[in-house]
Amino acid sequence: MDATTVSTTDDIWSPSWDDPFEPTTDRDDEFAELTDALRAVQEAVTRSRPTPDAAGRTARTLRDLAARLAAFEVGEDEQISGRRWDLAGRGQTLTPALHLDEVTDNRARGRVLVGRFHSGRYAMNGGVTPLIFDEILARLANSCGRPWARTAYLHVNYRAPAPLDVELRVEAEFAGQDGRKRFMRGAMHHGDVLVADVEGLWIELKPEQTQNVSLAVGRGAEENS
Ligand SMILES: CCCCCCCCCCCCCCCC(=O)SCCNC(=O)CCNC(=O)[C@H](O)C(C)(C)COP(=O)(O)OP(=O)(O)OC[C@H]1O[C@@H](n2cnc3c(N)ncnc32)[C@H](O)[C@@H]1OP(=O)(O)O
Repeated sequence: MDATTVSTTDDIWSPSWDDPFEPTTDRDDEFAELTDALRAVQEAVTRSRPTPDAAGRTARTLRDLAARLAAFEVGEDEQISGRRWDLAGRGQTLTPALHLDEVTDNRARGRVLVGRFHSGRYAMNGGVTPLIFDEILARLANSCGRPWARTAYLHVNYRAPAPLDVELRVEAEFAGQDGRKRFMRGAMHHGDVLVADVEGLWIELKPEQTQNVSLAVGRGAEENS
């Protein structure tokens, strides 16, 4: 397939910023497959010890794939990656794929499994824990038509090493609001073991803070005025 055979990506997947929070589903379309394949490559590269020849051939193949996708490049507001709210992982591969099982106005519950790509050493990398918390807390903070808000801080407590290749439970809670400040809480468990917990602050954006953020147009700025 080349660039001329596809009209626009929006015709196919219609990503929008309407509501960044809905339970994820096990969708199985081509973009979901593409993201899953990329995750598989990240994991395989991390786990491997290829010969120089195999590494070189693989690198050429990956560069060739990047060049082919460059034919479909669009601006950030048009891209699909990161905006597929229906998919675990939103169609991006920076943050581990978070499956959201239950979502209410002020609570969310999900599951995540982390492989060696996100490993520190035989346990989840300490920088990945905030990524997962930011993912679930930010989506809850910005759901249900609430005006857009950005993370001001995330205070993470690491209570126990987070094991790899097993399912971890993640919970988020909307703890309260004070003016533009939204207070969020979260926790991560492996079985009965508390792996980490977090307190986060989100600040509702003022209209002038949304000027270069086209996703906020029509929601935060208007409701906030
Ligand atoms: C565009 C929207 C994106 C939405 C996304 C979609 C959702 C789907 C998510 C998918 C998952 C990935 C989501 C990634 C989401 C990010 O990662 S956002 C990126 C990371 N965050 C940032 O880049 C924010 C950078 N910081 C800023 O832009 C500004 O500092 C802020 C946060 C907007 C606040 O600035 P400000 O509006 O000038 O705040 P200001 O008026 O000084 O303070 C307001 C109040 O907050 C308090 N405050 C402010 N900062 C702090 C702080 N750090 N500590 C304590 N108190 C503070 C002030 O003391 C003040 O309190 P009061 O006096 O009212 O009691």
